[in-house]
Amino acid sequence: MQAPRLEIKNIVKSFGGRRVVDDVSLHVMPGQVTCLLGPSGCGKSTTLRIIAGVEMQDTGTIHVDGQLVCDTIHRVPPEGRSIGLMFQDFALFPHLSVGQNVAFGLKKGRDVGARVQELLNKVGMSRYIDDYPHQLSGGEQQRVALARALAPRPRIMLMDEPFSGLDDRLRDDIRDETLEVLKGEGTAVLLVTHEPGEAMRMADEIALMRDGEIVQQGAPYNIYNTPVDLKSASFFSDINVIRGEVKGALTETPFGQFLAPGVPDGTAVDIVIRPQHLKIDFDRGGRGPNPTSVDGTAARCVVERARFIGASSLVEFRMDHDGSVLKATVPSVFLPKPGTPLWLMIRRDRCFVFPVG
Ligand SMILES: Nc1ncnc2c1ncn2[C@@H]1O[C@H](COP(=O)(O)OP(=O)(O)OP(=O)(O)O)[C@@H](O)[C@H]1O
Repeated sequence: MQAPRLEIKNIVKSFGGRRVVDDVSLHVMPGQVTCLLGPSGCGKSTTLRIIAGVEMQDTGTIHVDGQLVCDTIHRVPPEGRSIGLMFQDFALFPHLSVGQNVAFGLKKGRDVGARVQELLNKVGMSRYIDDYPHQLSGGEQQRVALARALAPRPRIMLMDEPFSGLDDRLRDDIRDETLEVLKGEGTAVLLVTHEPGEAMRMADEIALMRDGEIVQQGAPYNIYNTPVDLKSASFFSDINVIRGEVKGALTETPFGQFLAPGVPDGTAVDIVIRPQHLKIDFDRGGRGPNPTSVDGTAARCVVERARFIGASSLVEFRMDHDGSVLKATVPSVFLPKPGTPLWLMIRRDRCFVFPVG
């Protein structure tokens, strides 16, 4: 079996007695993009700096293509690790032209010109080869920075929020282009971001980080659809939470019964559902739809507020049974008036049940 391009095992790093990176392990295969995703301050950048070799871990190992690069005794210096870096503020050299910037990390030789041309072609910047960074837009500078980072053919590319300086539309384009170039080069990419949307767009695999630990790791689809806990679910979208208590492995709620296998009697649980997965039905003279095994029992509510937000509308409902407010996103053609009575159902295949605490 092929060795991972990058493998870190049990990395620990403390600052002032606080574990900022707490037993982090992950691997990235060649041509794969892994996103280290988590809120600000959770330890993502420190992990990246340790891999790059500019910070030293307290314990743990780093291997590249099966070879030990760093443990607590051996330490290959940053420049010997075949790692490319791209950071948001990793500026181009202002006094060098585009071509000279891309050539900067290459050993002098006959093929330098060809490699610079090849990369500038790939990022669509070859006609700017003699321009200087100040003559380029932010997006163009980012493309050149990518070409420069890739020029020495690094085996691994570490990227720390590389697109956050760009405006929204441009960012989407540059992300997609960058991904194509990186895949084409077969580089293993570890990308740090605090934006779930960016991670889901870019990653083959997401490592979700919180308080220094990786709490869940997997393909974007799996992380989004099978979160390990309430915090992981809420990191990706707004959520609705319905509190219940377990009795006989079931939780009784106004939306019907929910399975809570293996959860002891008396345990409080949160039933979690994303706003796009609530099912809405019309009021039929004070009655709602009949219960089904997939949708459970409908609970009555009235529309509190409905807002048009483009491709969808965001509707807030006040529940009759306890006055709580639940949120649903619906196709934007559906914009009910405040005060309209409706019925809500919770799809069993779309909700998560987590013990509280
Ligand atoms: N050299 C240092 N000395 C002391 N504390 C540090 C040092 N570097 C990082 N920290 C602390 O470690 C924690 C994690 O920082 P880190 O930059 O790794 O987080 P992050 O997840 O990348 O956050 P952000 O996205 O905001 O950069 C923070 O609380 C930070 O203040």
